[in-house]
Amino acid sequence: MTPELVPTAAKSGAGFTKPATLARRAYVTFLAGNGDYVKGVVGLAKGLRRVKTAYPLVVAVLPDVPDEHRQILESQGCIVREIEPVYPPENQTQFAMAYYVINYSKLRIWEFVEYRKMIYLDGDIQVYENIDHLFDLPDGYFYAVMDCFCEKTWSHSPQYKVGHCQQCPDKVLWPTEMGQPPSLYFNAGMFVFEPSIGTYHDLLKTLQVTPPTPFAEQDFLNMYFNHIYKPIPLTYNLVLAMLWRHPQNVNLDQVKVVHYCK
Ligand SMILES: O=c1ccn([C@@H]2O[C@H](COP(=O)(O)OP(=O)(O)O)[C@@H](O)[C@H]2O)c(=O)[nH]1
Ligand SMILES: OC[C@H]1O[C@H](O[C@@H]2[C@@H](O)[C@H](O)[C@@H](O)[C@H](O)[C@@H]2O)[C@H](O)[C@@H](O)[C@H]1O
Repeated sequence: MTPELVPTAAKSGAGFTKPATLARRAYVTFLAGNGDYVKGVVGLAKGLRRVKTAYPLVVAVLPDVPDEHRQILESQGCIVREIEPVYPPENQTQFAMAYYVINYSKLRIWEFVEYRKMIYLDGDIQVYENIDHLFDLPDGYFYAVMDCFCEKTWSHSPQYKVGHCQQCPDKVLWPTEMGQPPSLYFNAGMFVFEPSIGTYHDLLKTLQVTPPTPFAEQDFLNMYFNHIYKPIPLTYNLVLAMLWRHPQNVNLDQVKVVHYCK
């Protein structure tokens, strides 16, 4: 089943996108620790500037990001916003990667209500073509690219065990004896969303009663936004593994965003 892809965004108003200053739009990324991820965020800032985006890049930093790194980001024109960590409820869950636990802190970006619409990008993402038009997508939905279940990081999942992947759903059909096939599932390294205090508080409240799962906040966001999730083409978040897992789905000439997942 090929999911309905979001039609090209119609320009707002009389066919013109509102001037950037009036549109309260921004890109946002997340940075934790004093390691090398800051280099990824600098690269992201440079890439957005190179493609002449009309909007700023906000960097949500945990308290452990050193001042020196914050100054580097500000020198790159980034808006640095300190956030407090968000932790899931105590649980014995084995995350697919132990450090995923800090990725729940991404949820703080729903509190950035000075912006009406934001595009979240992981720090290990590079933007090669302008994607500002994604801000014109219709409000009220959560837009992101579908993920792939074929990497070993998914070995805990029933999809991996039966060899079913949403990127090629007809290759290995979901076994009927396993009930309904899983909902479409997005990669949380890139998404278009609308900050909202109500949603922010409900996300945190819901998190405290939701047992953590291997893909941490990515699983949680998929569960929470399942009812308004709209897939967008993988040109907006090409997870590298797609090149060797599903090359038939990749048209490199059209790729605008590359996600250098480990
Ligand atoms: O120690 C860390 C781990 C993660 N991140 C941020 O969280 C994002 C998601 O983590 P990661 O890229 O490792 O996830 P992947 O997409 O590779 O699974 C990164 O891109 C960074 O923006 C960070 O700043 N410091
Ligand atoms: O905390 C969970 C993370 O889950 C996602 O990364 C995964 C996912 O892409 C898998 O499909 C890959 O197999 C895996 O390598 C990769 O790490 C997001 O990119 C990241 O931002 C973050 O949400």
